Amino acid sequence: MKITVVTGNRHKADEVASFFSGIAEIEHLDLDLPEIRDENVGTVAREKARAAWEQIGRPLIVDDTGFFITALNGFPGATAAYVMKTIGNPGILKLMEDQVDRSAYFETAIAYASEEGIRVFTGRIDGSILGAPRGEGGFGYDPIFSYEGRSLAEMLLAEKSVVSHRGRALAAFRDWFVSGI
Ligand SMILES: O=P(O)(O)OP(=O)(O)OP(=O)(O)OC[C@H]1O[C@@H](n2cnc3c(O)ncnc32)[C@H](O)[C@@H]1O
Repeated sequence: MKITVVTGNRHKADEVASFFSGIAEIEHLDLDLPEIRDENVGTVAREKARAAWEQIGRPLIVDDTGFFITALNGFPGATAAYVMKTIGNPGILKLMEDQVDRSAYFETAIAYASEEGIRVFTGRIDGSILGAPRGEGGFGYDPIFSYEGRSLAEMLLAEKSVVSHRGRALAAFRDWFVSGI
């Protein structure tokens, strides 16, 4: 069984591939997909999956991830990719300089499209924003997000996958997927 991961983000594809080793063959494909604007990662992922299915018509998954900071009223939320490209982690740390409430969370929706339609699985991780980046691993906001005393960038990929938003969404998908094989 082969599943195509449709994403422009190589790190996401790597995390999915490592999660499925031994269960399914994962292929990475970067398609130019229209991304709708919506606060709900599940809605965005479902629409991306529908568009990707129309283009390639074989089993695929897409991932949409949001990053929500409580003190900033949920910013950057669904605009996490744009904010990473523009102000990045230094900009977020600056916005958070005097904030006492450091809580934040990631939420990922994994949408799986096949002949039978589209299924969406979500996962979330709650943690806090550090004062300065830590760690060399991971990607995106990982160096500034702390979970139980370590930044996500200080974890090995396998460790991150056990606790992360993406790992939890993928675990829910995997449980459903293997029950149908
Ligand atoms: O092609 P797609 O799959 O859409 O790739 P993308 O990188 O644009 O993905 P998103 O729209 O889901 O954007 C979420 C942003 O949040 C960041 N991000 C996503 N997953 C993350 C993770 O596990 N750890 C840290 N940052 C993450 C990363 O910078 C992304 O650009």
